[in-house]
Formats: sequence, C-alpha cells, structure tokens
Amino acid sequence: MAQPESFGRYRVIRHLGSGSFATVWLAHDDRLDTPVAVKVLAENWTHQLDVHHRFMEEARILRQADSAWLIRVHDIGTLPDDRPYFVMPYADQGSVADLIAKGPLPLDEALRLLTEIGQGVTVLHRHGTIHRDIKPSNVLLQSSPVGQRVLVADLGFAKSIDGASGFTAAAGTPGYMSPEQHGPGGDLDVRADVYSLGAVAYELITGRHPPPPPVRVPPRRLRPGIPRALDSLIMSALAEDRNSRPPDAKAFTDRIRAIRMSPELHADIPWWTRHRPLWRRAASLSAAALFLFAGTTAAAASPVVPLTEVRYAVGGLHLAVPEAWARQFHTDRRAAGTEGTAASGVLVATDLDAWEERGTPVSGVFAALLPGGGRRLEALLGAAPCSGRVHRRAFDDPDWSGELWRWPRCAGGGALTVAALTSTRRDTTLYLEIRQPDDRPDVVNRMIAATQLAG
Ligand SMILES: Nc1ncnc2c1ncn2[C@@H]1O[C@H](COP(=O)(O)OP(=O)(O)OP(=O)(O)O)[C@@H](O)[C@H]1O
Repeated sequence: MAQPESFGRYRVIRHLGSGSFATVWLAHDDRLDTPVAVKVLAENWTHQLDVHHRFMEEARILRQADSAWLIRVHDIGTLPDDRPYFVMPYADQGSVADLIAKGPLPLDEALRLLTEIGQGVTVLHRHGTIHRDIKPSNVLLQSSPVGQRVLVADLGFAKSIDGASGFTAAAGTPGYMSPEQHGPGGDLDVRADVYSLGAVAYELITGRHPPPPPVRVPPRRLRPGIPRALDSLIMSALAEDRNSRPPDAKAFTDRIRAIRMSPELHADIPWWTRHRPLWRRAASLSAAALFLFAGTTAAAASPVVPLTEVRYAVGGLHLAVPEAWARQFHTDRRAAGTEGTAASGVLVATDLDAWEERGTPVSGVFAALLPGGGRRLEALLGAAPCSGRVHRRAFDDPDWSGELWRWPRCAGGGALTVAALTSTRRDTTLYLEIRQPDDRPDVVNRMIAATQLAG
C-alpha cells in the first residue's frame, strides 16, 4: 500500500494498521502542531453504500458522544477519490491487547482498566448505542499527564439500540461476542456489550483468551485468590441467558468499582501501594512485610508516601501528588463552592467517578487557581462540605500562605482537607480539595510544600 503524502492539512507520517474496512495512519496536524490518527475507508469499499454509511456513522457517534473515555473525532473529510476519512487523537501507547501480551497484570491494574473501559461503554449506552465489538484490541491507550488513559475505539459495528432488533448482519469477534450475536437477525440490546465486558474482564484477570460460550471454567480456577465477588461478576456477565447478566455497562462497572474498593481486595496490601505497577508493588510489599515484622512501634509510625509531579498547563501549576493517586486526570472542572468565580482546575484521583460520589472512599486532589490573593475559605465554601468536627489551621511557607480546614472523617468517605492559599509571588489564590481514605495531614503538608507555580 502506497503511503499518501497528506489527508487535507494532515501530513502523513506512517501506517498504523489496517482493519477490515479501513486503514489508520499516523499524521501530523501542522497547524495545531500535534500528532493525530487518520482513519480512511479502504479503497475496495468506496462504493459499497452500507459500508460507507457505517464508516460515517462511527465518526458521527464518536463526535456526538464526545467523551473522555471514548476516542474523539476532531475532523472529517473526503479524498479526491470520494473516500471519507476522520481524524482522531493519536493513541501513542497501543492497545489493551498489547498490554495483556506483555504478561499478567496486577489485579488492581486490571480492575482500573476494566473500570475505565466500563465507563466508556456506559457513555455509549447512555447515548443509545451498542458497541457490538468490545475487545482488548479495540481499547486504545494514550499518554496523559498522570500516566495513561483508556479510550474505547472502533465503533465500526456499533448500532443504535432502537435499530439493533430485526435483521442485522452478524458482527463481533469470537470469544468476546455474546451468544445472541452469533447469528444474523438476533435482537440485541446493551447486554450483548455486558457479555463482551465480561470476556475482556476474563482475559485481563486470567491472561487467557476467553473461550466461546458457554464459559465453564471460572477465572478463580485460573487465578486463585481473586475475590469471589469478582469471579461471580465475570461469570454472570458471561451468562448465556442475558437475563442473568448485569443489566448494562453501568451496573457492571459499579460492581467492579465496589470490588476495587473492597476490604477483601486490600486486606493484605496497604492502601498507598494499591495502584502501583507490579514491579513497584513487589518492592513495596517486601518493604511492608519488613515494616509489619518490626512490630507495633514501627507500625504506629507513618510510612513515607512517594510523591510525583503533575503539571497543569493553565497558570503553570505544578502539583505534587502521591504516586498511587495519579491514575486519572481531568481538567476544566469547576471547583465545588467556587461558583461565580468561573474557576476551572485540575482533578487527579484514583477514580474520577468515585470522586463525584461523596461518601465513596477515594484518593485525589482538586486544584484551581483563582484570580486575586487573600481569598478566604469561609467565602469560597459557603456550606460546609462535611458534617462533624473541623480542624482549622494556618499554613505558611516560602511559596504559600493561607488556611487549611480538615475533616478527619467525612461522611464515610475518608478525610477531606480544603485549603485557600495565596501565592507569595503572584496575585492568585490556590484552592485545594484533598481526599484521602485515611487521615494523613503529613502527606497534605508535603503536597502543599512541593506545589509550585512556574514562570
Ligand atoms: N486513534 C488511534 N491511535 C493509534 N492507533 C490507532 C488509532 N485508531 C486505530 N488505531 C490502530 O489502527 C489499526 C486499525 O484500526 P481499525 O479500527 O481500523 O481496525 P481493527 O480494530 O484493527 O480491526 P477491525 O475493524 O477489523 O476490528 C489498529 O491496529 C488500531 O490499534
């Protein structure tokens, strides 16, 4: 296949891959100075109207759903030979299939990926769309300021929920495809995607390709020691009878999230090591074993939590957050209690959705820069975000001065600290919300001391 020079304003760099109906190229958007991926309908399908229609439909759904969990479509165009193309962000870290091929994933890493894939599919279901081809190679990975983000992609077989009954061509990939997808004309609903999520979960947890239905070997037999709730959730998602499956992607994802937070999963792992890759965890587990062995005096001491830097382009803010929290990242979020100030900021957390649900334990920080120094929490917060006793104190260091309010136990969701800190260098206030499952003021102090404003 000859490499084209460009698609519109996108200068082609190299071929990324070809699927059944399209070819994907890495290109460069010279105007915005950013890499992009351009998906072009394959030549042999140019005049096949239904394929042409499905290609355009994929672009339309992705554009309308416009979600951080799905691959986005930025632009669309037509080549001189009438072939349509669409432009997406470049997923520079391959796919979940590549990740699985490298070896077994730590359980928490597998559950994080599943939560994020489930969030993407939930967006589709809310949009009234069934994906019909969820599998590890259709989940792409992109670098983000906090590591990696998951993007559900390849909606080439997607169908609107209303149009999924009646005659449709069989679509999907063996192993990931629900029993009702095996023949044409099946009347499909979102539970077909729940089956595929179960199949992806099976592979992420066991490292084995899921067998065709009926699946008889439960994941626990291949990976002993996984929580029973996870084993039964995966087996229920893989049920032949769709009435026995979780009703939709949201129900499946909520249960994965609950398992991820369950004491059973973390019984023997300190919370600050939960979200690290295997090699780091191996090191910290042996450290934790030594630590426990050392007895009660040592156990009373608080282990040092390593921090990592997160750069936020707006205002040149450099946050320092515990490595284990730096899993998901979201910008442009309005600060709670700062309505009217048009503040937007950055949220870094172990689980963005759990952050929204007050009362769910989650680790993370929301930071926003507000115009003008000297702003007070009293005015910013309005109503207190937690009931119970609040500890108030002043904070002063060479970069920041202001006040911190801390609720050690905030409605079953761990500790909450809020801060309003004036920069000693600029006329600006840093507003912070920090949530921790355990109350660790020492970690909060280190985070603030390491937070910088660049420039
Ligand atoms: N935005 C992207 N960034 C990086 N690589 C991408 C992107 N979109 C697709 N690819 C890669 O391009 C290749 C072709 O993708 P495409 O979606 O056309 O088909 P497929 O998923 O490989 O196959 P099929 O559509 O037959 O299931 C895949 O290897 C995929 O990982």
